[in-house]
Amino acid sequence: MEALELLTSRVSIPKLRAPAPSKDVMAQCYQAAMRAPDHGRLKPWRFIHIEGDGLDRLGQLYLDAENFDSVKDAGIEVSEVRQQKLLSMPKRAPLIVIVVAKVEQHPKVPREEQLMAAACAAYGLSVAVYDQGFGCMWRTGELAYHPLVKTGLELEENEEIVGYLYIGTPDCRPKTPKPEDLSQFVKTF
Ligand SMILES: Cc1cc2nc3c(=O)[nH]c(=O)nc-3n(C[C@H](O)[C@H](O)[C@H](O)COP(=O)(O)O)c2cc1C
Repeated sequence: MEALELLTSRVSIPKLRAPAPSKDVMAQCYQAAMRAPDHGRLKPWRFIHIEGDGLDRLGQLYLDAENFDSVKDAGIEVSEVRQQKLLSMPKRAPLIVIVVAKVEQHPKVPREEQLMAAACAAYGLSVAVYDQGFGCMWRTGELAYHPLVKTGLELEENEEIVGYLYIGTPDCRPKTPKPEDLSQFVKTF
């Protein structure tokens, strides 16, 4: 696909199924993500690639995190229905890539810029996946910021989850984005 067409037609795909992109395709997509703009060449990001059993373990982490909060706040574990929902949440796609920002102290590159660079890497990965004929949906939610989830994923103190990229084969018809009214977004100074 031409680059401009790719960028203007990209949409999130909320319903995804197997197969996930192959290892080779993902290697190319990760390479594309690594070309994110990056002040200071810090490459302040990394990727956690999760398929198969890893998705089950991620669901268990979600459940442990919510149970911890529920017991602390209300003295009871979450309902059976909620348990099943949490366990199955990562199964919404055959592959999840967690994009992690690694923020370091730097005299010229503040935390915000490092987070922005990591978000650019996440976007780059999502666009590359789309280019290869697969779908992607960037999600966060409370479970992206929960300390137990971060510990369970072995994140360091200086690391943060920028997004869960759900990736797979589209299982719904993609939206067709309409051109935007640029006068609302672009002003000449
Ligand atoms: C940082 C970030 C976090 C997001 N978190 C969620 C989320 O938790 N749940 C969700 O439904 N969409 C989330 N989104 C939005 C979707 O990824 C998507 O962009 C949105 O549904 C609009 O669809 P589109 O990308 O096709 O325009 C998030 C987007 C970003 C950039």
